[in-house]
Amino acid sequence: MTDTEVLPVLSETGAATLRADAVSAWFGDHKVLDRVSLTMPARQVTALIGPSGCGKSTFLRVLNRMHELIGSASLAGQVLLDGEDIYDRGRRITSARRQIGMVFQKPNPFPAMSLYDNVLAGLKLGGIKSTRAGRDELVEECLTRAGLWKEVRDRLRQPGGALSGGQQQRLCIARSLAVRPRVLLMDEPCSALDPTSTRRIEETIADLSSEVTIVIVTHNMQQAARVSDSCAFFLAEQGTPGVIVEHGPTDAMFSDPQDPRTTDYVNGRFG
Ligand SMILES: Nc1ncnc2c1ncn2[C@@H]1O[C@H](COP(=O)(O)OP(=O)(O)OP(=O)(O)O)[C@@H](O)[C@H]1O
Repeated sequence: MTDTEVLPVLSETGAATLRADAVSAWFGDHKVLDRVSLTMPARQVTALIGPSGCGKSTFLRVLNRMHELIGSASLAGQVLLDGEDIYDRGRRITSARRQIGMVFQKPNPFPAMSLYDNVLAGLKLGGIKSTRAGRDELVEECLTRAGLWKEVRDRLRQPGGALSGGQQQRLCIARSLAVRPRVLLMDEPCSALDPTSTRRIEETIADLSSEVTIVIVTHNMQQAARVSDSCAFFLAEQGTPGVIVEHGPTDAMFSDPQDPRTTDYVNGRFG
């Protein structure tokens, strides 16, 4: 980067409530979600749980307009960010993706790019000029919030690919934070990591949750219980599209589920 660069204009910041209202999704004529409604409150962690293939990742992609990148994909329903429809015709797709960030299952930093530039990689959306000092500050802030600063502060010019898997995932979280998202979507962010790195990411999630709304897909019930405030249990039975069977506070979902299918799933009896 040169000395004066462009940082994005940030008109709206701060954690926002995300609400899905009667969301259905298709790939071609295969319907994979049927009228799914869910409120994901600001400054809370919502976990999406359920067996493989029930539509959790598809639902996550609908929440930040990534679903429409797939050629055969279509959808119905609304997604509201603090009450505003992210699919409204007047809204830019880049605005939704900036405000609603995504961290993927497999850490995907730019391997040859420095750690410093990796953090700033999402900032090319245009906006206000920044100085070198402003960028330094942002890099430090985002790496600190992602729980990685102390480990990498002396080697910011090393390539992203030189980090361990868990560090790479925290670098990806730092990169997501740099554009100041209001919601962070995480699709099984620990499934490629060892238990120690997993714990570290879980601590990061706990630290971030006071500032940004988090929605996490996880297959790990202990993890859902540890990190989330509320849970939604998805299920697609016998070739039917995925629905939410039950949702509510995580404690209640695990200790006193209302639906016998939830009881079976959270106790590991299927899926
Ligand atoms: N790009 C795609 N094209 C066609 N069908 C797809 C595509 N992605 C997902 N599907 C189908 O949509 C359904 C839901 O898949 P999805 O990945 O959302 O489920 P999931 O609950 O996240 O599964 P997992 O836990 O295994 O990741 C499945 O039947 C899947 O085969």
